[in-house]
This record gives sequence, C-alpha cells and structure tokens, in this order.
Amino acid sequence: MNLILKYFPNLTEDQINKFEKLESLYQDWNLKINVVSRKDIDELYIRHVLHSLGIAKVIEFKPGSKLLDVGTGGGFPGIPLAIMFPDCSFHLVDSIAKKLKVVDEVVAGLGLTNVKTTHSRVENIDGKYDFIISRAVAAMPTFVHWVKGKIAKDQKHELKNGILYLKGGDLSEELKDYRTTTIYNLSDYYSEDFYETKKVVHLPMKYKG
Ligand SMILES: C[S@@+](CC[C@H](N)C(=O)[O-])C[C@H]1O[C@@H](n2cnc3c(N)ncnc32)[C@H](O)[C@@H]1O
Repeated sequence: MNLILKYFPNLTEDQINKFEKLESLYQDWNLKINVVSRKDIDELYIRHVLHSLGIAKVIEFKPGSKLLDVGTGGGFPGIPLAIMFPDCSFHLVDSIAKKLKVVDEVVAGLGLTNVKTTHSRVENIDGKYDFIISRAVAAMPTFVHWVKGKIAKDQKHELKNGILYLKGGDLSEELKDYRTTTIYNLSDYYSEDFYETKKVVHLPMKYKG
C-alpha cells in the first residue's frame, strides 16, 4: 500500500481503505478461482495495481467519463482505476465468466458503485465510451477493429478520446500504421525494475456517429 501512496500521495481516506482491502479480497478469492498467478498475487501492488494506475499517470479522466475495460480478466486495469476515479463509470467486460465472478466479488467487497461487469466478447457490446482501457488482450490492429465504433463524441478531453492500452516491449512494428499514437514509458513515472519496459499506448480515435 505504501507503494501506491509513494506515487499517488493525494488519495482520500476512502481510496486508501479500498486499495488496502483489495489485497485480502484477491488473496481470498484467488484461492477459490485462480485469476492471478501465485507470484503475481504476492506482488499484487507492483504487478497489477500500480501497473493499472499507470494510465492515471498519463491522463486524468474528467468526472462523468465513461470507460470500457476490454478483457478485464481479474479486473485489471478497471478496478484500480475505478477506485482512483470514483466519479467516472467503468464497464468491465470479459469473455470468460469465472473471471468476472471474482471481479464481481471484489467490486461488492469494496462497495464500488461505479463499476458494472458483462460476460461477453467485446465485439457484442453496444454503447459509446470516452475511453477504452485494456491490458494484454490482443494485437493492436485486432483490438482497434473490435473497438473503433465504440468511441463517444469528445466533449471533455480535448480530442484525446480513444484507446489507452498497457503494453510492454518494442511496439514500433505493431503501431506503425497508427500515426497519432503517443507512447508513454512507465519507467518515467515509476522507479521499480518491473516498469523498465512497460508502456501506456494512447491512440486517440474519432467519433463515428
Ligand atoms: C491475458 S488476459 C488479461 C487480463 C487482464 N486485462 C490483465 O491484464 O490482468 C486476456 C483476457 O482477455 C479476455 N478476452 C480475450 N478476447 C476477448 C474479447 N474478444 N472480448 C472480451 N474479452 C476477451 C480473455 O478472456 C482474458 O481474460
């Protein structure tokens, strides 16, 4: 928890309580339904919570923003970001039902009222969102194809609406067709070795009515 406060020192008491409670909720649920590997559960804050919050380092979502977390798995990056931005609404989607069972239990355990979950492939989700957030789900061309019709008209973020994707490694080949992309190195924000190669890819996308 100190790790979260090191990088986000202005959390409210409610946010601190929720981030603290996360660990025991995941530890308990992970014994019943394995959604996070053993090593990762021991390093939950570094590998999952802080990583998810990397998106909060590069953009501040305005109150009222709608976000879609595609392939949320055990709830990343959606749950940490829902704690960080309590005035935004988060829709967490995954094609595997048992993972969402854990997400639902964690959401209930934390009393998060700004999160809903849907068991579905994202291709079958309707609706418009200010941002699509995601980590480790598909190669960028496939991902863009899935979500390009789901971006809302930008009224709050000065044309930044679009995709925020957490990825590692060399992305030059995969992103060569997306000229408007900005890549943020998380090593510029976090000093832990884990973040040496980790990045946030921001791909603004135009609203399609
Ligand atoms: C490697 S896991 C990543 C989970 C989580 N985002 C994380 O970083 O911990 C990929 C997840 O994407 C989900 N997924 C893959 N394709 C999907 C699709 N078309 N629609 C919804 N979920 C999908 C899988 O079920 C899986 O839970």
